[in-house]
Amino acid sequence: MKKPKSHILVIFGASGDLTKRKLVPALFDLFRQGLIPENFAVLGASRTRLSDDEFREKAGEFLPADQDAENFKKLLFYESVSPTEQLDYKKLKDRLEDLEKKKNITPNYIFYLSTPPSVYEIIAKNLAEKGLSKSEKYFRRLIVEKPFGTDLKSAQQLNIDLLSFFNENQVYRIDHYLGKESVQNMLVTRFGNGIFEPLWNRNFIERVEVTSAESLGVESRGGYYDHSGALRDMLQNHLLQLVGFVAMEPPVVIEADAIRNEIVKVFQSLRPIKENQVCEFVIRGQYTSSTIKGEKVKGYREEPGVDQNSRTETFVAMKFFIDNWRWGGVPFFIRTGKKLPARVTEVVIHFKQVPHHLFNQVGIPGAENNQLVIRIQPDEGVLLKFRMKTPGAGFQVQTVNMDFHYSDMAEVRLPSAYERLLLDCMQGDATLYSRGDAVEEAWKFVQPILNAWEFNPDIPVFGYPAGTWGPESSDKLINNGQWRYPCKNLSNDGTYCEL
Ligand SMILES: NC(=O)C1=CN([C@@H]2O[C@H](COP(=O)(O)OP(=O)(O)OC[C@H]3O[C@@H](n4cnc5c(N)ncnc54)[C@H](OP(=O)(O)O)[C@@H]3O)[C@@H](O)[C@H]2O)C=CC1
Ligand SMILES: O=C1O[C@H](COP(=O)(O)O)[C@@H](O)[C@H](O)[C@H]1O
Repeated sequence: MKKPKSHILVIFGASGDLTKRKLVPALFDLFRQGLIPENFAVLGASRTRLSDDEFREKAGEFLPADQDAENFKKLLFYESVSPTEQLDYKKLKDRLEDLEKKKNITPNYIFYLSTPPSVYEIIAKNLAEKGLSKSEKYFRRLIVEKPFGTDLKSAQQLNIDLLSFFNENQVYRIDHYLGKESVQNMLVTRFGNGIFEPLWNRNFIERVEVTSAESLGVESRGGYYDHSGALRDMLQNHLLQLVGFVAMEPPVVIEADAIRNEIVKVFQSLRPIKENQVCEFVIRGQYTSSTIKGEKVKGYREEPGVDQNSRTETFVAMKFFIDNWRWGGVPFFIRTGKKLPARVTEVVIHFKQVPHHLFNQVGIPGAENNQLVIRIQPDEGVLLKFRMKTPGAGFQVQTVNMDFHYSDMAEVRLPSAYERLLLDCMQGDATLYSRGDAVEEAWKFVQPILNAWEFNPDIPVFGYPAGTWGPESSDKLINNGQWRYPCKNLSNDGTYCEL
Protein backbone atom coordinates (compact mmCIF):
# COMPACT_ATOMS: atom_id res chain seq x y z
CA MET A 1 0.00 0.00 0.00
CA LYS A 2 1.22 3.51 -0.88
CA LYS A 3 2.19 5.75 2.01
CA PRO A 4 0.22 8.97 2.38
CA LYS A 5 1.91 12.25 1.48
CA SER A 6 3.95 14.15 4.05
CA HIS A 7 1.67 16.20 6.32
CA ILE A 8 0.93 17.39 9.85
CA LEU A 9 -2.09 16.08 11.75
CA VAL A 10 -3.36 18.68 14.21
CA ILE A 11 -5.63 17.28 16.93
CA PHE A 12 -7.82 19.84 18.69
CA GLY A 13 -8.91 18.53 22.09
CA ALA A 14 -5.73 16.43 22.26
CA SER A 15 -5.73 16.35 26.06
CA GLY A 16 -8.99 14.37 25.99
CA ASP A 17 -10.14 10.78 26.22
CA LEU A 18 -10.60 10.02 22.51
CA THR A 19 -7.05 11.05 21.64
CA LYS A 20 -5.37 8.72 24.11
CA ARG A 21 -7.80 5.81 23.84
CA LYS A 22 -8.39 5.68 20.08
CA LEU A 23 -6.46 8.17 17.96
CA VAL A 24 -2.92 7.73 19.26
CA PRO A 25 -3.11 3.90 19.36
CA ALA A 26 -4.51 3.90 15.80
CA LEU A 27 -1.69 6.17 14.60
CA PHE A 28 0.82 3.92 16.34
CA ASP A 29 -0.59 0.86 14.54
CA LEU A 30 -0.19 2.68 11.21
CA PHE A 31 3.36 3.62 12.21
CA ARG A 32 4.23 0.02 13.03
CA GLN A 33 2.99 -1.11 9.64
CA GLY A 34 5.07 1.53 7.86
CA LEU A 35 1.97 3.42 6.72
CA ILE A 36 2.86 6.77 8.27
CA PRO A 37 4.52 9.20 5.83
CA GLU A 38 8.28 9.68 6.09
CA ASN A 39 7.96 13.32 7.11
CA PHE A 40 5.05 13.54 9.47
CA ALA A 41 4.07 15.02 12.83
CA VAL A 42 1.08 15.01 15.14
CA LEU A 43 0.50 18.37 16.78
CA GLY A 44 -1.80 18.15 19.80
CA ALA A 45 -3.68 21.38 20.45
CA SER A 46 -5.86 22.08 23.48
CA ARG A 47 -6.08 24.49 26.37
CA THR A 48 -4.24 22.42 28.99
CA ARG A 49 -0.63 23.54 29.36
CA LEU A 50 1.67 20.64 28.45
CA SER A 51 5.20 20.31 27.13
CA ASP A 52 5.86 17.96 24.19
CA ASP A 53 7.19 15.38 26.64
CA GLU A 54 4.22 15.67 28.96
CA PHE A 55 1.88 15.24 26.01
CA ARG A 56 3.86 12.18 24.83
CA GLU A 57 3.46 10.66 28.25
CA LYS A 58 -0.24 11.45 28.57
CA ALA A 59 -1.19 10.50 25.01
CA GLY A 60 0.95 7.38 25.13
CA GLU A 61 -0.94 5.85 28.05
CA PHE A 62 -2.44 3.14 25.83
CA LEU A 63 0.76 2.32 23.92
CA PRO A 64 2.96 -0.68 24.69
CA ALA A 65 6.17 -0.13 26.65
CA ASP A 66 8.56 -0.94 23.81
CA GLN A 67 11.10 0.71 21.52
CA ASP A 68 8.60 1.03 18.64
CA ALA A 69 6.36 3.11 20.87
CA GLU A 70 9.31 5.27 21.97
CA ASN A 71 10.22 5.93 18.33
CA PHE A 72 6.60 6.72 17.49
CA LYS A 73 6.25 9.16 20.39
CA LYS A 74 9.01 11.32 18.84
CA LEU A 75 6.44 12.26 16.19
CA LEU A 76 4.10 13.78 18.80
CA PHE A 77 4.23 17.51 19.63
CA TYR A 78 1.98 19.82 21.60
CA GLU A 79 0.92 23.46 21.60
CA SER A 80 -1.44 24.98 24.12
CA VAL A 81 -4.30 26.47 22.10
CA SER A 82 -7.70 27.65 23.23
CA PRO A 83 -10.15 27.01 20.36
CA THR A 84 -11.97 30.26 21.04
CA GLU A 85 -8.88 32.48 21.40
CA GLN A 86 -8.07 34.07 18.06
CA LEU A 87 -4.54 35.02 19.10
CA ASP A 88 -3.69 31.38 19.81
CA TYR A 89 -4.03 30.55 16.11
CA LYS A 90 -0.98 32.71 15.39
CA LYS A 91 0.92 30.49 17.86
CA LEU A 92 -0.47 27.43 16.11
CA LYS A 93 0.56 28.70 12.68
CA ASP A 94 4.07 29.54 13.88
CA ARG A 95 4.42 26.10 15.41
CA LEU A 96 3.31 24.43 12.20
CA GLU A 97 5.89 26.38 10.22
CA ASP A 98 8.56 25.55 12.75
CA LEU A 99 7.79 21.82 12.53
CA GLU A 100 7.77 21.97 8.75
CA LYS A 101 11.25 23.49 8.74
CA LYS A 102 12.78 21.32 11.42
CA LYS A 103 11.27 18.03 10.23
CA ASN A 104 11.21 18.79 6.52
CA ILE A 105 7.42 18.33 6.36
CA THR A 106 5.29 19.48 3.42
CA PRO A 107 2.62 21.97 4.58
CA ASN A 108 -0.34 19.64 4.05
CA TYR A 109 -2.66 19.68 7.09
CA ILE A 110 -5.36 17.51 8.58
CA PHE A 111 -7.26 19.17 11.44
CA TYR A 112 -9.01 16.67 13.71
CA LEU A 113 -11.82 18.14 15.83
CA SER A 114 -11.76 15.99 18.93
CA THR A 115 -13.39 18.60 21.16
CA PRO A 116 -17.00 19.01 22.27
CA PRO A 117 -19.10 20.02 19.21
CA SER A 118 -19.83 23.42 20.73
CA VAL A 119 -16.44 24.66 19.49
CA TYR A 120 -16.41 23.09 15.99
CA GLU A 121 -17.57 26.24 14.27
CA ILE A 122 -15.20 28.60 16.03
CA ILE A 123 -12.23 26.34 15.25
CA ALA A 124 -13.17 26.20 11.55
CA LYS A 125 -13.62 29.98 11.52
CA ASN A 126 -10.34 30.74 13.26
CA LEU A 127 -8.45 28.36 10.98
CA ALA A 128 -9.96 30.08 7.96
CA GLU A 129 -9.10 33.53 9.28
CA LYS A 130 -5.46 32.52 9.66
CA GLY A 131 -5.45 31.25 6.06
CA LEU A 132 -5.16 27.63 7.19
CA SER A 133 -8.37 26.23 5.69
CA LYS A 134 -7.67 26.51 1.96
CA SER A 135 -4.63 26.20 -0.25
CA GLU A 136 -4.10 25.93 -4.01
CA LYS A 137 -1.06 23.73 -3.65
CA TYR A 138 -1.44 21.71 -0.46
CA PHE A 139 -4.23 19.66 1.06
CA ARG A 140 -6.34 20.95 3.95
CA ARG A 141 -8.75 18.45 5.52
CA LEU A 142 -11.04 18.68 8.52
CA ILE A 143 -12.08 15.56 10.44
CA VAL A 144 -15.21 16.08 12.54
CA GLU A 145 -16.23 13.75 15.34
CA LYS A 146 -19.83 12.83 16.05
CA PRO A 147 -22.33 14.01 17.18
CA PHE A 148 -23.09 15.96 14.00
CA GLY A 149 -25.79 18.00 15.69
CA THR A 150 -28.38 16.91 18.20
CA ASP A 151 -31.41 17.26 15.93
CA LEU A 152 -32.22 18.18 12.35
CA LYS A 153 -31.96 21.93 12.88
CA SER A 154 -28.61 21.85 14.66
CA ALA A 155 -27.21 19.37 12.08
CA GLN A 156 -28.23 21.72 9.26
CA GLN A 157 -26.65 24.64 11.12
CA LEU A 158 -23.44 22.67 11.69
CA ASN A 159 -23.21 21.94 7.97
CA ILE A 160 -23.78 25.59 7.14
CA ASP A 161 -21.10 26.61 9.67
CA LEU A 162 -18.47 24.14 8.48
CA LEU A 163 -19.16 24.80 4.82
CA SER A 164 -18.69 28.53 5.33
CA PHE A 165 -15.00 27.87 5.85
CA PHE A 166 -14.24 24.50 4.20
CA ASN A 167 -15.62 22.82 1.07
CA GLU A 168 -17.63 19.63 1.44
CA ASN A 169 -14.80 17.61 -0.14
CA GLN A 170 -12.47 18.81 2.64
CA VAL A 171 -14.81 17.74 5.45
CA TYR A 172 -14.51 14.17 6.80
CA ARG A 173 -17.36 13.32 9.21
CA ILE A 174 -16.26 10.26 11.09
CA ASP A 175 -18.71 7.43 11.84
CA HIS A 176 -16.46 4.75 13.25
CA TYR A 177 -18.91 1.97 12.28
CA LEU A 178 -18.00 2.57 8.65
CA GLY A 179 -14.37 1.91 9.56
CA LYS A 180 -15.18 -1.59 10.78
CA GLU A 181 -13.80 -4.24 8.44
CA SER A 182 -16.98 -6.30 8.54
CA VAL A 183 -19.13 -3.31 7.54
CA GLN A 184 -17.00 -2.78 4.46
CA ASN A 185 -17.17 -6.51 3.81
CA MET A 186 -20.90 -6.07 3.39
CA LEU A 187 -20.20 -4.36 0.07
CA VAL A 188 -18.00 -7.26 -1.03
CA THR A 189 -20.48 -9.89 0.16
CA ARG A 190 -23.24 -8.21 -1.82
CA PHE A 191 -21.49 -6.96 -4.91
CA GLY A 192 -18.48 -9.28 -5.18
CA ASN A 193 -20.53 -12.50 -5.38
CA GLY A 194 -22.99 -13.67 -7.96
CA ILE A 195 -25.14 -15.62 -5.54
CA PHE A 196 -26.49 -13.05 -3.09
CA GLU A 197 -27.52 -10.01 -5.09
CA PRO A 198 -30.16 -11.77 -7.24
CA LEU A 199 -31.93 -12.68 -3.97
CA TRP A 200 -31.37 -9.31 -2.30
CA ASN A 201 -34.84 -7.84 -2.73
CA ARG A 202 -38.51 -7.99 -1.77
CA ASN A 203 -39.11 -11.14 -3.83
CA PHE A 204 -36.90 -13.28 -1.62
CA ILE A 205 -36.37 -11.39 1.62
CA GLU A 206 -39.03 -11.48 4.28
CA ARG A 207 -37.45 -9.02 6.73
CA VAL A 208 -34.15 -7.48 7.72
CA GLU A 209 -32.92 -7.12 11.26
CA VAL A 210 -30.04 -5.05 12.65
CA THR A 211 -28.93 -5.40 16.26
CA SER A 212 -26.21 -3.47 18.00
CA ALA A 213 -26.12 -4.60 21.60
CA GLU A 214 -23.69 -3.49 24.28
CA SER A 215 -23.13 -5.23 27.59
CA LEU A 216 -21.60 -2.08 29.11
CA GLY A 217 -23.73 0.67 30.61
CA VAL A 218 -23.00 4.38 30.29
CA GLU A 219 -19.82 4.04 32.39
CA SER A 220 -18.32 7.50 33.01
CA ARG A 221 -20.32 9.22 30.23
CA GLY A 222 -23.59 9.67 32.11
CA GLY A 223 -23.46 13.47 31.81
CA TYR A 224 -23.20 13.33 28.03
CA TYR A 225 -25.49 10.35 27.52
CA ASP A 226 -28.36 11.67 29.60
CA HIS A 227 -28.75 14.49 27.05
CA SER A 228 -28.35 12.13 24.14
CA GLY A 229 -29.93 8.69 24.57
CA ALA A 230 -29.73 5.65 22.30
CA LEU A 231 -31.66 7.18 19.40
CA ARG A 232 -29.20 10.06 18.96
CA ASP A 233 -26.08 8.23 20.18
CA MET A 234 -26.34 5.06 18.07
CA LEU A 235 -29.41 4.76 15.88
CA GLN A 236 -29.35 8.07 13.98
CA ASN A 237 -25.77 7.44 12.88
CA HIS A 238 -24.25 3.97 13.22
CA LEU A 239 -27.39 1.87 12.75
CA LEU A 240 -28.78 3.89 9.86
CA GLN A 241 -25.38 3.76 8.15
CA LEU A 242 -25.52 -0.04 8.44
CA VAL A 243 -29.00 0.05 6.92
CA GLY A 244 -27.57 2.20 4.12
CA PHE A 245 -24.99 -0.49 3.30
CA VAL A 246 -27.56 -3.31 3.46
CA ALA A 247 -30.17 -1.56 1.36
CA MET A 248 -28.25 0.49 -1.20
CA GLU A 249 -28.24 -0.15 -4.93
CA PRO A 250 -24.94 -1.23 -6.47
CA PRO A 251 -22.73 1.84 -6.88
CA VAL A 252 -21.34 2.44 -10.35
CA VAL A 253 -17.79 2.30 -8.97
CA ILE A 254 -16.25 1.82 -5.53
CA GLU A 255 -15.59 5.51 -5.02
CA ALA A 256 -16.68 7.98 -2.40
CA ASP A 257 -19.33 9.85 -4.33
CA ALA A 258 -20.80 6.82 -6.06
CA ILE A 259 -21.27 4.97 -2.74
CA ARG A 260 -22.42 8.01 -0.81
CA ASN A 261 -24.98 8.88 -3.51
CA GLU A 262 -26.54 5.42 -3.10
CA ILE A 263 -26.63 5.73 0.69
CA VAL A 264 -28.41 9.09 0.49
CA LYS A 265 -31.02 7.54 -1.82
CA VAL A 266 -31.75 4.88 0.81
CA PHE A 267 -32.20 7.54 3.49
CA GLN A 268 -34.47 9.54 1.16
CA SER A 269 -36.61 6.42 0.69
CA LEU A 270 -37.17 5.78 4.41
CA ARG A 271 -40.91 5.93 5.01
CA PRO A 272 -41.40 8.68 7.61
CA ILE A 273 -42.72 7.58 10.98
CA LYS A 274 -45.25 10.25 11.89
CA GLU A 275 -45.41 11.60 15.43
CA ASN A 276 -48.75 9.87 16.02
CA GLN A 277 -47.30 6.53 14.83
CA VAL A 278 -44.33 6.51 17.17
CA CYS A 279 -45.93 4.18 19.74
CA GLU A 280 -46.70 1.66 17.02
CA PHE A 281 -43.25 1.66 15.40
CA VAL A 282 -40.74 2.60 18.09
CA ILE A 283 -40.10 1.18 21.56
CA ARG A 284 -37.81 2.87 24.04
CA GLY A 285 -36.46 1.46 27.27
CA GLN A 286 -34.16 2.22 30.16
CA TYR A 287 -32.16 -0.31 32.18
CA THR A 288 -33.07 -0.83 35.79
CA SER A 289 -31.01 -2.35 38.58
CA SER A 290 -30.66 -6.10 38.63
CA THR A 291 -28.34 -8.93 39.52
CA ILE A 292 -26.05 -10.33 36.82
CA LYS A 293 -24.12 -13.51 37.58
CA GLY A 294 -24.68 -12.97 41.28
CA GLU A 295 -23.51 -9.33 41.21
CA LYS A 296 -25.75 -6.39 41.94
CA VAL A 297 -25.83 -4.00 38.97
CA LYS A 298 -26.90 -0.34 39.08
CA GLY A 299 -29.89 0.94 37.17
CA TYR A 300 -29.37 3.79 34.69
CA ARG A 301 -30.83 6.41 37.04
CA GLU A 302 -28.23 5.52 39.68
CA GLU A 303 -25.30 6.07 37.29
CA PRO A 304 -23.04 9.10 37.95
CA GLY A 305 -24.08 12.18 35.96
CA VAL A 306 -27.60 10.88 35.31
CA ASP A 307 -30.75 12.63 36.53
CA GLN A 308 -32.52 10.41 39.06
CA ASN A 309 -35.83 11.00 37.25
CA SER A 310 -34.31 10.68 33.80
CA ARG A 311 -36.51 9.48 30.93
CA THR A 312 -33.55 9.11 28.57
CA GLU A 313 -33.68 5.87 26.62
CA THR A 314 -30.80 3.41 26.88
CA PHE A 315 -32.59 1.06 24.47
CA VAL A 316 -34.48 1.71 21.28
CA ALA A 317 -36.10 -0.71 18.83
CA MET A 318 -37.81 0.35 15.63
CA LYS A 319 -39.75 -1.04 12.70
CA PHE A 320 -39.72 0.84 9.41
CA PHE A 321 -40.00 0.48 5.64
CA ILE A 322 -37.92 1.62 2.71
CA ASP A 323 -40.27 2.79 0.00
CA ASN A 324 -38.43 1.95 -3.18
CA TRP A 325 -38.52 -0.66 -5.95
CA ARG A 326 -36.17 -3.12 -4.25
CA TRP A 327 -37.58 -3.03 -0.73
CA GLY A 328 -41.30 -2.28 -1.15
CA GLY A 329 -43.19 -3.95 1.74
CA VAL A 330 -40.14 -5.49 3.47
CA PRO A 331 -40.04 -4.52 7.16
CA PHE A 332 -36.72 -3.52 8.69
CA PHE A 333 -36.25 -3.99 12.43
CA ILE A 334 -33.37 -2.29 14.20
CA ARG A 335 -32.47 -2.15 17.88
CA THR A 336 -29.66 -0.99 20.07
CA GLY A 337 -29.18 -0.81 23.80
CA LYS A 338 -26.85 -0.69 26.74
CA LYS A 339 -26.59 -3.30 29.50
CA LEU A 340 -27.90 -6.07 27.26
CA PRO A 341 -26.62 -9.63 27.75
CA ALA A 342 -23.75 -9.36 25.27
CA ARG A 343 -21.74 -7.07 23.04
CA VAL A 344 -22.82 -8.03 19.56
CA THR A 345 -23.58 -6.18 16.34
CA GLU A 346 -25.08 -8.08 13.45
CA VAL A 347 -27.30 -7.78 10.40
CA VAL A 348 -29.72 -10.64 9.76
CA ILE A 349 -31.34 -11.18 6.39
CA HIS A 350 -34.39 -13.40 6.85
CA PHE A 351 -35.28 -15.07 3.57
CA LYS A 352 -38.83 -16.02 2.71
CA GLN A 353 -40.25 -19.47 3.32
CA VAL A 354 -40.19 -22.05 0.55
CA PRO A 355 -43.44 -21.72 -1.45
CA HIS A 356 -44.56 -25.24 -0.58
CA HIS A 357 -43.57 -27.36 2.42
CA LEU A 358 -42.62 -30.84 1.23
CA PHE A 359 -40.98 -31.91 4.44
CA ASN A 360 -42.42 -32.28 7.87
CA GLN A 361 -40.90 -29.53 9.98
CA VAL A 362 -43.18 -29.69 12.95
CA GLY A 363 -41.30 -29.26 16.20
CA ILE A 364 -38.01 -28.25 14.61
CA PRO A 365 -37.19 -24.91 16.14
CA GLY A 366 -35.47 -22.37 13.92
CA ALA A 367 -36.16 -24.33 10.74
CA GLU A 368 -38.58 -21.70 9.52
CA ASN A 369 -36.50 -19.69 7.12
CA ASN A 370 -32.99 -19.29 5.77
CA GLN A 371 -30.94 -16.56 7.40
CA LEU A 372 -27.80 -14.80 6.34
CA VAL A 373 -26.13 -13.29 9.39
CA ILE A 374 -23.45 -10.68 8.83
CA ARG A 375 -21.53 -10.47 12.08
CA ILE A 376 -20.09 -7.00 12.47
CA GLN A 377 -18.57 -7.64 15.89
CA PRO A 378 -17.19 -9.50 17.70
CA ASP A 379 -16.11 -12.65 15.85
CA GLU A 380 -16.47 -10.85 12.52
CA GLY A 381 -17.74 -13.03 9.72
CA VAL A 382 -20.72 -14.31 7.79
CA LEU A 383 -23.06 -17.13 8.71
CA LEU A 384 -25.62 -18.81 6.47
CA LYS A 385 -28.33 -20.85 8.13
CA PHE A 386 -30.01 -23.36 5.87
CA ARG A 387 -31.80 -26.69 6.00
CA MET A 388 -30.34 -30.16 5.62
CA LYS A 389 -31.70 -33.61 5.91
CA THR A 390 -31.13 -35.25 9.27
CA PRO A 391 -29.37 -38.55 8.48
CA GLY A 392 -31.50 -41.64 8.83
CA ALA A 393 -34.91 -42.83 7.83
CA GLY A 394 -37.52 -40.44 6.46
CA PHE A 395 -37.05 -36.79 5.63
CA GLN A 396 -36.45 -35.04 8.89
CA VAL A 397 -35.03 -31.58 8.32
CA GLN A 398 -32.77 -29.52 10.50
CA THR A 399 -31.10 -26.11 10.27
CA VAL A 400 -27.32 -26.12 9.93
CA ASN A 401 -24.67 -23.40 9.77
CA MET A 402 -22.19 -22.48 7.08
CA ASP A 403 -19.96 -20.18 9.01
CA PHE A 404 -17.04 -17.97 7.99
CA HIS A 405 -14.95 -16.33 10.70
CA TYR A 406 -12.34 -13.71 9.86
CA SER A 407 -10.26 -15.21 12.66
CA ASP A 408 -9.86 -18.37 10.53
CA MET A 409 -7.93 -16.43 7.89
CA ALA A 410 -4.27 -17.09 8.52
CA GLU A 411 -2.23 -14.08 9.64
CA VAL A 412 -5.06 -11.66 9.20
CA ARG A 413 -5.10 -8.75 11.58
CA LEU A 414 -8.27 -6.68 11.56
CA PRO A 415 -7.37 -2.99 11.67
CA SER A 416 -9.24 -0.86 14.16
CA ALA A 417 -11.91 1.42 12.72
CA TYR A 418 -9.93 4.55 13.61
CA GLU A 419 -6.79 3.13 12.02
CA ARG A 420 -8.59 2.52 8.75
CA LEU A 421 -10.40 5.86 8.75
CA LEU A 422 -7.33 7.92 9.63
CA LEU A 423 -5.37 6.27 6.85
CA ASP A 424 -8.21 6.91 4.38
CA CYS A 425 -8.29 10.59 5.28
CA MET A 426 -4.50 10.85 4.93
CA GLN A 427 -4.93 9.40 1.45
CA GLY A 428 -7.83 11.71 0.62
CA ASP A 429 -10.40 8.91 0.42
CA ALA A 430 -13.75 9.95 1.92
CA THR A 431 -15.68 6.81 0.92
CA LEU A 432 -16.12 5.66 4.51
CA TYR A 433 -16.95 9.06 5.92
CA SER A 434 -20.51 10.43 6.15
CA ARG A 435 -21.54 13.15 3.75
CA GLY A 436 -23.42 16.22 5.01
CA ASP A 437 -26.60 15.51 3.04
CA ALA A 438 -26.77 11.92 4.35
CA VAL A 439 -26.41 13.14 7.92
CA GLU A 440 -29.29 15.57 7.41
CA GLU A 441 -31.50 12.91 5.78
CA ALA A 442 -30.91 10.60 8.74
CA TRP A 443 -31.90 13.39 11.15
CA LYS A 444 -35.02 14.08 9.07
CA PHE A 445 -36.07 10.48 9.65
CA VAL A 446 -35.55 10.48 13.42
CA GLN A 447 -36.80 14.02 14.11
CA PRO A 448 -40.54 13.12 14.43
CA ILE A 449 -39.59 10.47 16.98
CA LEU A 450 -37.58 12.97 19.01
CA ASN A 451 -40.53 15.38 18.83
CA ALA A 452 -43.06 12.78 19.92
CA TRP A 453 -40.93 11.70 22.86
CA GLU A 454 -40.30 15.28 23.92
CA PHE A 455 -43.86 16.55 23.67
CA ASN A 456 -45.93 13.51 24.55
CA PRO A 457 -45.19 12.37 28.11
CA ASP A 458 -47.67 9.51 27.71
CA ILE A 459 -45.30 7.59 25.47
CA PRO A 460 -43.81 5.04 27.86
CA VAL A 461 -40.16 4.49 28.66
CA PHE A 462 -40.19 0.78 29.46
CA GLY A 463 -37.86 -0.42 32.18
CA TYR A 464 -35.78 -3.53 31.50
CA PRO A 465 -33.55 -5.23 34.02
CA ALA A 466 -29.85 -4.76 33.21
CA GLY A 467 -28.58 -7.92 31.56
CA THR A 468 -31.75 -8.69 29.59
CA TRP A 469 -32.62 -8.10 25.93
CA GLY A 470 -34.59 -4.90 26.52
CA PRO A 471 -38.31 -4.34 27.12
CA GLU A 472 -40.58 -7.25 26.27
CA SER A 473 -42.70 -4.94 24.14
CA SER A 474 -39.85 -4.71 21.63
CA ASP A 475 -40.64 -8.34 20.75
CA LYS A 476 -44.13 -7.31 19.74
CA LEU A 477 -42.80 -5.10 16.94
CA ILE A 478 -42.18 -8.26 14.93
CA ASN A 479 -45.60 -9.76 14.24
CA ASN A 480 -44.76 -13.11 12.74
CA GLY A 481 -41.41 -13.87 14.22
CA GLN A 482 -38.90 -12.81 16.80
CA TRP A 483 -35.55 -11.08 17.05
CA ARG A 484 -32.59 -13.34 16.63
CA TYR A 485 -31.12 -13.84 20.07
CA PRO A 486 -27.55 -14.50 19.07
CA CYS A 487 -25.99 -15.57 22.29
CA LYS A 488 -27.89 -18.34 23.91
CA ASN A 489 -24.41 -19.54 24.60
CA LEU A 490 -22.60 -16.72 26.37
CA SER A 491 -18.92 -17.03 27.10
CA ASN A 492 -17.65 -16.14 30.57
CA ASP A 493 -16.81 -12.57 29.65
CA GLY A 494 -20.31 -12.03 28.29
CA THR A 495 -19.25 -12.01 24.64
CA TYR A 496 -21.09 -13.68 21.87
CA CYS A 497 -20.87 -17.34 20.82
CA GLU A 498 -22.78 -18.77 17.90
CA LEU A 499 -24.62 -21.97 18.60
N1 LIG B 1 -14.45 9.40 23.82
C1 LIG B 1 -15.07 8.60 22.98
O1 LIG B 1 -15.04 7.37 23.07
C2 LIG B 1 -15.84 9.18 21.83
C3 LIG B 1 -15.84 10.54 21.60
N2 LIG B 1 -16.52 11.05 20.54
C4 LIG B 1 -16.50 12.50 20.28
O2 LIG B 1 -15.16 12.93 20.11
C5 LIG B 1 -14.96 14.22 20.66
C6 LIG B 1 -13.86 14.14 21.71
O3 LIG B 1 -14.20 13.20 22.67
P1 LIG B 1 -13.47 13.17 24.10
O4 LIG B 1 -12.00 13.18 23.96
O5 LIG B 1 -14.14 12.07 24.84
O6 LIG B 1 -13.95 14.53 24.69
P2 LIG B 1 -13.51 15.27 26.00
O7 LIG B 1 -14.75 15.70 26.68
O8 LIG B 1 -12.49 14.49 26.75
O9 LIG B 1 -12.87 16.59 25.36
C7 LIG B 1 -11.66 16.61 24.64
C8 LIG B 1 -10.88 17.86 24.99
O10 LIG B 1 -11.56 19.00 24.50
C9 LIG B 1 -11.24 20.10 25.32
N3 LIG B 1 -12.46 20.81 25.71
C10 LIG B 1 -13.44 20.38 26.53
N4 LIG B 1 -14.41 21.30 26.65
C11 LIG B 1 -14.03 22.35 25.91
C12 LIG B 1 -14.59 23.60 25.63
N5 LIG B 1 -15.76 23.97 26.14
N6 LIG B 1 -13.92 24.43 24.81
C13 LIG B 1 -12.76 24.07 24.28
N7 LIG B 1 -12.16 22.90 24.51
C14 LIG B 1 -12.79 22.04 25.32
C15 LIG B 1 -10.57 19.59 26.56
O11 LIG B 1 -9.19 19.90 26.48
P3 LIG B 1 -8.59 21.22 27.15
O12 LIG B 1 -9.34 21.45 28.41
O13 LIG B 1 -7.15 20.87 27.32
O14 LIG B 1 -8.81 22.29 26.12
C16 LIG B 1 -10.74 18.08 26.47
O15 LIG B 1 -9.63 17.39 26.97
C17 LIG B 1 -16.33 14.63 21.21
O16 LIG B 1 -16.99 15.38 20.22
C18 LIG B 1 -17.05 13.31 21.43
O17 LIG B 1 -18.45 13.48 21.30
C19 LIG B 1 -17.17 10.25 19.65
C20 LIG B 1 -17.22 8.89 19.82
C21 LIG B 1 -16.58 8.24 20.94
O1 LIG C 1 -20.36 6.05 19.09
C1 LIG C 1 -20.57 5.29 20.02
O2 LIG C 1 -20.26 3.99 19.89
C2 LIG C 1 -20.03 3.17 21.03
C3 LIG C 1 -20.11 1.74 20.53
O3 LIG C 1 -19.06 1.52 19.63
P1 LIG C 1 -18.52 0.04 19.38
O4 LIG C 1 -17.51 0.22 18.31
O5 LIG C 1 -17.95 -0.42 20.70
O6 LIG C 1 -19.69 -0.78 18.99
C4 LIG C 1 -21.05 3.42 22.11
O7 LIG C 1 -20.67 2.73 23.28
C5 LIG C 1 -21.11 4.89 22.41
O8 LIG C 1 -22.14 5.13 23.37
C6 LIG C 1 -21.38 5.69 21.19
O9 LIG C 1 -21.21 7.08 21.47
